[in-house]
Amino acid sequence: MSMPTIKAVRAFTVRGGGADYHDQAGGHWIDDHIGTPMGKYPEYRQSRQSFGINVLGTLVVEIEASDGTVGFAVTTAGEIGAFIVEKHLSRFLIGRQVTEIEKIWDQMYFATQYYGRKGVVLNTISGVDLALWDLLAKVRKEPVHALLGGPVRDELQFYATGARPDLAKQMGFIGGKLPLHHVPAEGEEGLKKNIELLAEMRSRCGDDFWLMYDCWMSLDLNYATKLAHKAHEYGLKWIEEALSPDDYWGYAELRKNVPKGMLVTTGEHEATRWGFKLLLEMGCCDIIQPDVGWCGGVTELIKISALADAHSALVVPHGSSVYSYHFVITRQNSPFAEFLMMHPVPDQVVPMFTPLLLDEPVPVNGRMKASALDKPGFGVRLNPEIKLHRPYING
Ligand SMILES: C[C@H](O)[C@H](O)CC(=O)C(=O)O
Ligand SMILES: [Mg+2]
Repeated sequence: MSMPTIKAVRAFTVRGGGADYHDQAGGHWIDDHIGTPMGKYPEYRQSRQSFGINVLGTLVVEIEASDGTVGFAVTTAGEIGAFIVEKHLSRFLIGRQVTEIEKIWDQMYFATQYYGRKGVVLNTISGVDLALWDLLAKVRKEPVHALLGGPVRDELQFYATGARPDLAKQMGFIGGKLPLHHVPAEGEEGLKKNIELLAEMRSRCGDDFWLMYDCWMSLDLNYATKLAHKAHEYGLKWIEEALSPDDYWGYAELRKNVPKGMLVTTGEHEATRWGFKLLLEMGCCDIIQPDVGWCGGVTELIKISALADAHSALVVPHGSSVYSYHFVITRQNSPFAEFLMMHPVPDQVVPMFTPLLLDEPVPVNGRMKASALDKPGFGVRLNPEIKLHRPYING
């Protein structure tokens, strides 16, 4: 069967929400004194935007095939990503068959290895890879999950990440992940406040609701160990991304230090099979949380997930909306998914990449039927009302 070839590759940037979900207007819960590695500097404590959490913005990658089919994907990489796609990666795409995903991934990774390996380059490669899967699935008139082996369950179950687990419980989610607000530099007083908030949410949510703390790389081993033991009293299910993503040794220690039954999770800022191999082989965590828009795309997530399965670790991808839903529904070792609450309060469910995408499915009563993912490709469209900017042109 002859397959269409790739005729054009276009990279756009967008500001204000979308895949760069930290790029929100003021007053949003996601930028309200959340603990970060920059929290040691008081002037960067109140707002993550103050140190530049939203400088990248969203990258949109569009790939057009010779039969006119267009695949696209969005990720966090902005103008730097657009440069990499247009000036470097497009050469590995133009003229290729739409089925050549594995070879294209290999060439993109090894051609950028001298300046890439992780971070924004891998975000960019992920964006191209996801656009290729969207394109191939559309050419085949199938959802991406069908290309990945098909659903292993009838529906997805979600926990919610946001400032109000109590409201998430009312909305039908199975758990709520709170952002940790105070860092070690805020001393005993900060630690007390961190525990008080958890205690308050536990009393509002009751004993059976999962509560987790997302520490966004802000702690040291000693503080994380102390927090875990104090939080155990309030039934903390897991402690997430407590340490720097480079501190594999610290994670391995933390996993030994936490109270029995508490899970250690990490990996949203990790990339590729080689990064996750370190986390898994060093026994750093119980659950890995690759972001499919950052870790290398679906092509790499397949490998990461197989590696995790062999280490008896669960894979619960970070955020990433439809790009993760199509994967999670096909994997036994991904029993539930994350839903990032993008409403500013957040007292209602809004699509995670709003306002950039149309037809983006959302959980209803904390669940999503597999049939909500049955449209060709990833099943989403770009909102034509959102202005795209193309800063570079390949060739
Ligand atoms: C809430 C966290 O600080 C971050 O914004 C999102 C995240 O790490 C997660 O969803 O996990
Ligand atoms: Mg996280």
